[in-house]
Amino acid sequence: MDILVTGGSGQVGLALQRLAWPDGVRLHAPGRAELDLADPAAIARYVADGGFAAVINPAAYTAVDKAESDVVAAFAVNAMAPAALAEATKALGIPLVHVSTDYVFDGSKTRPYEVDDPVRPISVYGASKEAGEQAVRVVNPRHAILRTAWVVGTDRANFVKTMLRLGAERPQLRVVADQHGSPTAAADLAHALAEVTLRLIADPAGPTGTFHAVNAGEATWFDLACHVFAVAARKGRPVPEVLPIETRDYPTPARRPANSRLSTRRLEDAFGIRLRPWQSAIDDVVEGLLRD
Ligand SMILES: NC(=O)C1=CN([C@@H]2O[C@H](COP(=O)(O)OP(=O)(O)OC[C@H]3O[C@@H](n4cnc5c(N)ncnc54)[C@H](OP(=O)(O)O)[C@@H]3O)[C@@H](O)[C@H]2O)C=CC1
Ligand SMILES: Cc1cn([C@H]2C[C@H](O)[C@@H](COP(=O)(O)OP(=O)(O)O[C@H]3O[C@@H](C)C(=O)[C@@H](O)[C@H]3O)O2)c(=O)[nH]c1=O
Ligand SMILES: [Mg+2]
Repeated sequence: MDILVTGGSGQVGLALQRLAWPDGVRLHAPGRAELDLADPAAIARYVADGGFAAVINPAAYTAVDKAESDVVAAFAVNAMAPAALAEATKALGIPLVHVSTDYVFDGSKTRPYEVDDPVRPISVYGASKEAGEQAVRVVNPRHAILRTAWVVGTDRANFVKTMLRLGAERPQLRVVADQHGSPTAAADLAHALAEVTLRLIADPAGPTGTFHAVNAGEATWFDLACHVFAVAARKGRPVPEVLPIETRDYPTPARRPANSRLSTRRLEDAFGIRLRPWQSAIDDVVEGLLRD
């Protein structure tokens, strides 16, 4: 059984390829040179000719600040590519498992967001991801959209790697303490994506729709940074002083939601999947990074 994974060089794409899949499952993870996701006709051909049982789409334009001034490119990968994948998978009657983001929400809610809460993106990245969700939802009924958040792992650029790098260079870091979210390890998300994909393939009458998939618990970026350095300190690494600051004291091109905590209730109810607390997941990520 062949499964197409887009974005195979990304955090989540790599984590998917490291999983132990059941015997008989073959992942295909074409790189940008083989499949350019900014080219919808290429996507249509690749899926039509591939003989896939399902498609998993973790590829995205993820540079949140850069997207503010690179709107067309962000929408090409985050909105048009999912639209093309939805059309191509629908034509074959196969499931599309798509990955989206907490940044579709505006952050004004004071409790964790449920799947059906209204979306209102406040950044270009968030808007482009929302458009991608809509295309998937309306085109291929055999879909699962997993919204995740604050994804970190041992690959690529991410907040944890940035903290460890800056922490080794500077005596003091200033980190925002008024944005609340759901830190998530790429490896844990990959497990959830794999389970959902196999279920959709095996059970055409099974659950479909939109779900939140994040590690349990909640944190601010400041909390996350403190946790990272607590692990680093246990491993005997030098750690900086970490100061909590407000968003207004860390200006960025893109606005970010003040609250984007995601409730995972629906994923648990539909698939029986619950990701472990983020602290344990981050311990594994930091220990992995400090081993390298
Ligand atoms: N990172 C995060 O904090 C969060 C991510 N998400 C979502 O999770 C998913 C996975 O994110 P993550 O793994 O971190 O992303 P990464 O930035 O690590 O990886 C993105 C992947 O998409 C590929 N890609 C981008 N543009 C193209 C293109 N034009 N053609 C082909 N491939 C392309 C990249 O390829 P290349 O190596 O060539 O650049 C890379 O493999 C995304 O849908 C993202 O929106 C949701 C919430 C949080
Ligand atoms: C480096 C740094 C960042 N920050 C702040 C800026 C920002 O508010 C927050 C996180 O910064 P980052 O740029 O790492 O994270 P950001 O790019 O906002 O991460 C987002 O990526 C996309 C793809 C998603 O879908 C989201 O779920 C989310 O993970 O930390 C500090 O306060 N101090 C610092 O030294
Ligand atoms: Mg970023």
